[in-house]
Amino acid sequence: MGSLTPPKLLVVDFTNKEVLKPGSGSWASACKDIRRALENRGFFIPLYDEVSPELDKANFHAAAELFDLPTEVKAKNTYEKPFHGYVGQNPLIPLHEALGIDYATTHEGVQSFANLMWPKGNDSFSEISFSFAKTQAKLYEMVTKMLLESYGVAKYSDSHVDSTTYLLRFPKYRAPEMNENTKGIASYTDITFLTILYQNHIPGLEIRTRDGEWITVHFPPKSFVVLAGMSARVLSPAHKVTVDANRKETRYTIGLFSSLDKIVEVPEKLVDEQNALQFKPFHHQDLINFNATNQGQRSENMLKDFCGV
Ligand SMILES: O=C(O)CCC(=O)C(=O)O
Ligand SMILES: [Fe+2]
Repeated sequence: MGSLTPPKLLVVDFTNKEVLKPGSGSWASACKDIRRALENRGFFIPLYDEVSPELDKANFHAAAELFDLPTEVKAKNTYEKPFHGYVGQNPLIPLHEALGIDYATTHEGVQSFANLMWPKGNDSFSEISFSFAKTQAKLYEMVTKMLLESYGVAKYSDSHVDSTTYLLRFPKYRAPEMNENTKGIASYTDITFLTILYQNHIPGLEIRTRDGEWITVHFPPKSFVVLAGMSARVLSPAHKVTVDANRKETRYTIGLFSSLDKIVEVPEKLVDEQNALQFKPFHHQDLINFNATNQGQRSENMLKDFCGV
């Protein structure tokens, strides 16, 4: 198994204010870099300094507090949408649990989650989660705009962002006991448009490259990973989590998963002789439901199986 460390990974420096100025040379070259990385590797590492050491600490403290709740309380975290709520207690992957807050960039979304988990709500948890979801969403919106710009379809950015809703998900992987299997989660692809992940200091994320090699992504603690979902022509990479048998601490990840609350269709401009139309228009929610069916779970190419032309 290979392993890539930051200098070889594609890093896009959002701390450089020039990169954030649409129309500047740095912006244009960052747009191209993002597109190339997402098409070829399916992910990149944004340098994004919006998370203070206090917020970083508070985030993982909040995550730990959440998972310390009794299982029957965590099990109340359910949504009609599949895989949005609590998962855990699965004997095939006993290290793993996850909870999710849908509509996490709204006060109502976060409050109703906190009220479900704690009898009197939990103001500090709500504040931290809301603020972190907003931080991740800001990054998501920037990257989406840049990606659409690089495909020459920037005019769809605003409507795309306006119809995006966000699930803030907290995956957790406890340290394995002696001789216990180190599998965190099995390989799969995300059915978001893009996913933004933030991890604590315990690594474990592995991503499959185009040529089938699995690489462990050692992204620096306190940095993000942007992972391609089902967006335009990019590679939506299979990924999984394997924890290191020798590490004795828990891995926490905080992920922002986007859904589009509308019919998704490929802009005409992206269809030409070299790039034939591959997907019929679909509603994102129907794709999320399909993913949870047996056929969806077995699928090697979800979008093709669901709405391929
Ligand atoms: O924990 C991780 O690094 C990966 C989590 C993930 O990919 C997911 O929950 O979809
Ligand atoms: Fe994922």
